[in-house]
Amino acid sequence: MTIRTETAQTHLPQTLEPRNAGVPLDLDQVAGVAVNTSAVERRAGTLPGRRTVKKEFQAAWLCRAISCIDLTTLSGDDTAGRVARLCAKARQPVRADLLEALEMEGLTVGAVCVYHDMVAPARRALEGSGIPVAAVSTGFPAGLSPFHLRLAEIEASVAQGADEIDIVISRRHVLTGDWQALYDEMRAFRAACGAAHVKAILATGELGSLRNVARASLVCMMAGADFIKTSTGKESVNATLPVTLVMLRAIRAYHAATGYRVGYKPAGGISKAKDALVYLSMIKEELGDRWLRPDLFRFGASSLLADIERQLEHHATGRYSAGWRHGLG
Ligand SMILES: O=C[C@H](O)COP(=O)(O)O
Repeated sequence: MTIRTETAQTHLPQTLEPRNAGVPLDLDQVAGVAVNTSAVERRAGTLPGRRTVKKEFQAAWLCRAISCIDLTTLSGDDTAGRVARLCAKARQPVRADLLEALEMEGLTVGAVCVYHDMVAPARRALEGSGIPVAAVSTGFPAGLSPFHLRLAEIEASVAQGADEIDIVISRRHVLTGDWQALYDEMRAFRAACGAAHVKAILATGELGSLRNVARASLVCMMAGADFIKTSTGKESVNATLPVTLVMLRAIRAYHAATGYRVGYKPAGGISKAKDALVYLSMIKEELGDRWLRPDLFRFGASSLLADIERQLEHHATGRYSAGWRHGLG
């Protein structure tokens, strides 16, 4: 089966955009951020029913989604063995015969995402693959450990070979409107990361309002975050479409103002191929094709890959489920 689309090329270079150097904090600009919540929710509500992804291109889009997954395990019972198996899956995310049928050889995920203690086993298991290791550091998921320990954890993860660090912000800085404190914290994390790229996890489900999400996004980008990420996956509300719209528009505005492209990572609870396609459509519509690559877009997900693999099997064998015909075809 041949995938007829220019988006079929999915084995993309894993190098990230040049780092976001950040800009001075402008408190007036932060205070001026406004979000029309009902308009955002209305627009988000229309997204799942849109037809941006045509049926004949779905397999290529699903492979693109795979290339953008931060394949994640963040469990208390993680072991080196589990991480090694995850890394084997990262190297070859889809069965070889299926990839051959879809003409998608060479496909890998975007990165593997683990706790600090699992960085070294992940590094070993991914040797020679070019797949980056991302570490959740800074007292993930609450980010409430002593500040010097959070910085030390970043430095330790980088020393163990992490290419990317997913930091968690202090939600209290947002909830109390202390933008200077959030900026200073993010700048310190940025500096501790050294050459590693840094993703700022906002934990949007705990920020109280979409306006706070927009302001926190802006402040973290000003302080030099390379990516902004919705959630740890451990909050009671994780990635949502309204939050995504707000964060994508903040990225667009920051790019227009500074020329820096900041990446986006929705994370937590994204486990269906259909949902992944909605996110990709949104990125395409709000930011354009340049953001549809792993250097500027990632899914933080532990179980999405399994569903995408199932759907690719349907494509390869020509069997489509009713769910796929309905609404997406
Ligand atoms: O950053 C990634 C998330 O923790 C993964 O969440 P998930 O297990 O709901 O896919």
